[in-house]
Amino acid sequence: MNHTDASASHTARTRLVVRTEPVDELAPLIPRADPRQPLLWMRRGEGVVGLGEAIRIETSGRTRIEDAAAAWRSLAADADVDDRVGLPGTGLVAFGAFAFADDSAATSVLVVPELVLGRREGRAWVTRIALASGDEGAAEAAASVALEIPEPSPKRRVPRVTFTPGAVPPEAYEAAVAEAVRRIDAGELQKVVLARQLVGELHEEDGLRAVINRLAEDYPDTWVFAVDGLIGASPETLVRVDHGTVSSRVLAGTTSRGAGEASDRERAAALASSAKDLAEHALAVSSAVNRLAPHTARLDASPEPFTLQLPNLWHLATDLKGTLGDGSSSLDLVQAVHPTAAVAGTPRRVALRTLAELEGFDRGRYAGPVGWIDGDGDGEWAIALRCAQVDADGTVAAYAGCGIVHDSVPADELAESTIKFRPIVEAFEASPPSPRVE
Ligand SMILES: C=C(O[C@@H]1C=C(C(=O)O)C=C[C@H]1O)C(=O)O
Repeated sequence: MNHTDASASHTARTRLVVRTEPVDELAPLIPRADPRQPLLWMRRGEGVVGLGEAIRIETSGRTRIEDAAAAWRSLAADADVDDRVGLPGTGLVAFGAFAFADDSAATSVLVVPELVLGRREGRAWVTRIALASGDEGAAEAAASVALEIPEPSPKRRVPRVTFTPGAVPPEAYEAAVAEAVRRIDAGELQKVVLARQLVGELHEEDGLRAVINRLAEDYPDTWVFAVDGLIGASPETLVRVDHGTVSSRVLAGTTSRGAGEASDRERAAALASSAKDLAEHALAVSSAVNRLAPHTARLDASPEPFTLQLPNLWHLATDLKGTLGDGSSSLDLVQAVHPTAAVAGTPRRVALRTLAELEGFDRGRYAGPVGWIDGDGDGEWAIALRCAQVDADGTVAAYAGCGIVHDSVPADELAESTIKFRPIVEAFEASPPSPRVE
């Protein structure tokens, strides 16, 4: 594995050789992922899986995103790319996951795999990426990628993880929400997002693929991701850039699904007319719009928030769509928008201080940007929600949070966070009597 700090300059000799070719078919993608260190980005059966590691860029601290963006720009500028497919995700790509907070102990990473398997718009491809050393020729370097396209692996059971409250037990979470409401009522801030953590132990280190498969089966309309131990299924698109178009999906405002069809529809209608949720949502939309506006030539928001249905809940959603105005890469835009009011609060600085004081743990990469970037800077980034970080020692930490505004009720927010934990908690649970298999 090759490893670089963004601060350590790439020598002129760090040159990636990238070859993308079409192949007949790669479905299903997930069973071809690395079971121990899966690298994956998928939605509705399409996306990219990475195998091996050609190079990784690690950053930390306040400038973690801009340092990664700069390192990526120079690495991409020097790359020798032959892309015979030309779709989003072909050619040079890196998978990335960034810490939420400036002072997090978690590192932020961009990982360039040696082999990328992709599917999009009914087409499939393979990309081989090699780090050319010294004056080695491109052909020699490309030929040095020894990884073969893996066959889909046999089915496995989902490894069972039992979660328990981590640093913040439910009562402490409710107390933190009550304190946040007090500070909001005192005029210190308008909104703060407070999260909880659940922890567990994973004993089968090669079982993550089955967990990811379960997330993708149960939540097909979300971004299912696995990057450096961070796995999850996020419904929230932080930013996408594709040939000069920019898009984003802002979510804020949540209610559970109803038991029957009529009650489900009623819940969605109540959410769409709830003053509390609409106010919370408006703060998230205006923060995203204000942060993207300087980088876009045009930016339109869907006129009214719409209700987005997921298997476990309803969200209020607004889609933003526009055109890039200044040649920013997708990571430059991630830097501009992170952290949005959907996961931090308003005003941002006070909200960040408040959540750091009240939450009681380091968020790590939860609520941080997760996604991929290509050699032209295009890419797809989600907010890492409905997710867990699986560490090398088998520790699994899952996270879920809620936007707190002046009329938030602690018990309701606790219940909402429990619903938001469902995707990740259930993905680690075999469902008797016939355990889910990959
Ligand atoms: C913070 C989370 O979700 C965010 C908070 C929401 C809310 O408070 O209504 C809705 C969607 C997300 O933007 C989470 O899932 O952990």
